[in-house]
Amino acid sequence: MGTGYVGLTTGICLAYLGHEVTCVDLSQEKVDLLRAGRSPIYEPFLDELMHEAAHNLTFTTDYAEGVPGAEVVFVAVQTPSLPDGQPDLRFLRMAAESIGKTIDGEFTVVVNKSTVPIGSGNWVESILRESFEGFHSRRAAGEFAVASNPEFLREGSAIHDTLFPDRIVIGSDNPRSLDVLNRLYRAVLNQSFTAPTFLPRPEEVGAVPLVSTDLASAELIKYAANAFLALKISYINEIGKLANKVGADINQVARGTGLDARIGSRFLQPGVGWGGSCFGKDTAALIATAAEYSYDMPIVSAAREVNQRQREEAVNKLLDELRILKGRKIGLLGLAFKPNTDDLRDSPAIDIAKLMIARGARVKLHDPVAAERFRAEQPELAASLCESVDEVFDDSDAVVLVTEWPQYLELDWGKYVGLMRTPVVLDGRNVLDPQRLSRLGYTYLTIAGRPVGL
Ligand SMILES: NC(=O)c1ccc[n+]([C@@H]2O[C@H](COP(=O)([O-])OP(=O)(O)OC[C@H]3O[C@@H](n4cnc5c(N)ncnc54)[C@H](O)[C@@H]3O)[C@@H](O)[C@H]2O)c1
Ligand SMILES: O=c1ccn([C@@H]2O[C@H](COP(=O)(O)OP(=O)(O)O[C@H]3O[C@H](CO)[C@@H](O)[C@H](O)[C@H]3O)[C@@H](O)[C@H]2O)c(=O)[nH]1
Repeated sequence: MGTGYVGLTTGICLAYLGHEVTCVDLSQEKVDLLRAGRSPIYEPFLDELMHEAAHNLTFTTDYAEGVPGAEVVFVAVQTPSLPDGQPDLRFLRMAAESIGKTIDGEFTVVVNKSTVPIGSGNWVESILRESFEGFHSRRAAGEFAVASNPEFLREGSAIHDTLFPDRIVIGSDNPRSLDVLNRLYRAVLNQSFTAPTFLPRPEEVGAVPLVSTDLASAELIKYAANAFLALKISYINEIGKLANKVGADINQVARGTGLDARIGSRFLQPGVGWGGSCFGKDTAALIATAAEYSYDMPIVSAAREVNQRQREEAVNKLLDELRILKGRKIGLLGLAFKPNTDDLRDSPAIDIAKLMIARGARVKLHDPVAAERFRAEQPELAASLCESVDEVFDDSDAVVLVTEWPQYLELDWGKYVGLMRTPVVLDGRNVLDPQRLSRLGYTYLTIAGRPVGL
């Protein structure tokens, strides 16, 4: 239920592994696209895998086509933040009600794949029961059980992460549902499937650990993991600020720190900070859940504050360099919250563009993939979109690299320096070569830590 980043990826991967899958979404537009063999989202390899698994896939808006007879029903609907930080569970409630009405006969495991607050499994179970009993006019007697199977995929590498996960977590208080899900995931757990030709199995992937637990623990694992990743990034960004002050090179500091196996080198890339549909929403939800128990989480709160400061820092860096932003033309390279996705949810680029505009600057925006979606989702900024990278640089006072798309890293930077009014580049992801850009005549600025010697 739900054919977004998670539901569609899960459905397509399970179909590829040989299961018969019906993907249900309320959006007729999405279902029409999918029936025509086109993915509504940009995600590497999704189209290819969808075509390979087409014989096992059906797309519909009708729960009655997807639920009756299904052994497993996954719920992968969105759970966006409400203003108080709690996740909006409207979509989950709606899905549970529809499932309750359409479940019939055989034992069905209803699995929460959406990221949902602790206790949601029990809540969903009660909605299913009410809905089933109201619709069928009889008591539910073992027709279904609820499980939690949190998702850890990253956008941009969603298929890879689903077929070759670090672990699978299954939470359930019902042994039968654990058995069903164990069978469903057997090929992934044993890595006994033939990997797609376009996405070979990485050498280091062995058997995948299964964490089998109770419902509440599985739900908390998802939030604990996301909050930890978010705070790891905020931590390196905080260290980056200090590196800036003391004249240290944050890239070397991150490398030298991360090579300690207890720390790990991933998620220590400094820059404008994290965005996307998960870290902001899930850290807010964790804090909101804790508050329900009169408990505060200062570490998680601080990670959020530091992250917001990074976005403001992008503007402050340019203000320091250009002195005045009013009337300046500032180009932004990248709108998606990270490369290899068209997802714009909580993208740092949008905040940074708005902060620049609030200071009187004119922004020029570009993204190789997310521009169309941006036009639809941010109509008030659509006029600032540029067709080409040339336009972003042309007559600009500064250009900010916000999303490290490979296309931007491979630009012929020498070609653009002469196009700019003042050749200032702010490397928002610490991924450009400062020496090379300086040699080409740019004034090179970084968000976190000024490379030593510049
Ligand atoms: N995006 C990620 O990288 C990611 C990774 C792990 C977990 N999650 C979690 O997974 C959940 C889904 O995230 P997403 O990014 O895939 O969301 P999304 O917004 O991309 O997709 C949700 C889909 O559900 C559909 N939908 C809404 N209500 C429905 C209903 N009642 N019945 C059927 N379809 C319905 C929507 O039309 C939409 O297509 C969220 O809880 C999110 O936190 C997301
Ligand atoms: O060292 C790093 C790593 C990431 N980021 C930023 O952090 C954000 C999130 O990146 P990433 O985690 O790769 O993407 P998501 O698709 O948001 O995936 C996260 O959120 C998902 C939704 O819950 C989880 O399933 C994943 O495990 C978790 O990594 C992006 O803006 C990145 O630019 C950094 O700034 N520095």
